[in-house]
Amino acid sequence: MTATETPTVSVRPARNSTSPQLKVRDLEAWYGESHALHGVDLDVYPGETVTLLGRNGVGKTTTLRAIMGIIRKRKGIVEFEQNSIMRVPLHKIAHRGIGFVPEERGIFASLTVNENLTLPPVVAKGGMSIETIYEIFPNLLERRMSPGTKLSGGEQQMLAIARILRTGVRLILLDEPTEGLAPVIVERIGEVLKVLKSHGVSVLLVEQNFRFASRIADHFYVMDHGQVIDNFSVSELTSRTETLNSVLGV
Ligand SMILES: Nc1ncnc2c1ncn2[C@@H]1O[C@H](COP(=O)(O)OP(=O)(O)OP(=O)(O)O)[C@@H](O)[C@H]1O
Repeated sequence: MTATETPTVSVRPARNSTSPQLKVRDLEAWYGESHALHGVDLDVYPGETVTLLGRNGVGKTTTLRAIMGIIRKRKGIVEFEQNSIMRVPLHKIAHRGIGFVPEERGIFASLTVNENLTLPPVVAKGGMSIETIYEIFPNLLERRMSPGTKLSGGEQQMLAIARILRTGVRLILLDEPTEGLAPVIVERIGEVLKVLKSHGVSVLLVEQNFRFASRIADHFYVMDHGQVIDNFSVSELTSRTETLNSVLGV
């Protein structure tokens, strides 16, 4: 290395050096009598961005919903920071430090951006201030008095992520944040996820947009038929291209 070259510093969290922040083992879930998850195993390490990949209907959203306890008919192991959350009621999950941004985003149409932002209670220490959030999302600052109905899809997605950051969560489960968004907005969501990473927030992401996911994720899990069938780090991505092509059709 010459004097002008700077060494590359990896910000990727080391998987072996710490305990997983989220540990999921043999997670099964049902919609009524319909068995949707057949034993999902995955880990999210502190500060990681982890992406769940898979074709439509393989159980990615169901995995997030089962981790949160939105789906009550479930069994297996779900531990967050070494404590089981299987018996924690849904309304208490945020207090443990986990936030969920569903695909439908859940923005209150009649409330302004600022009201939407301040509505969820702060439930854990370390939440971002409104000022910091507006620094990260300057577009939301500009639109702070606009009602939810007037926001574009991209603005709604950013608001949905932003309001969770205020609550102090340390892990965000994010369901298809780029769906239906223009490429320039997708790019912006990617930047936001990098900012979250720099703040130490871990993300478990469900994403159909493989190119987007490949730029931001540290680790990948591939699902099929309600199970994880493969997992690999971003450094192994190139060598997995063939498998991914056949499983995902990317
Ligand atoms: N509310 C529901 N009631 C009954 N079955 C459901 C429900 N939601 C999903 N399913 C079924 O559970 C299975 C897994 O669906 P899930 O939405 O988790 O898949 P996914 O991988 O997230 O795909 P997609 O990208 O299409 O959402 C599918 O067979 C789906 O039809």
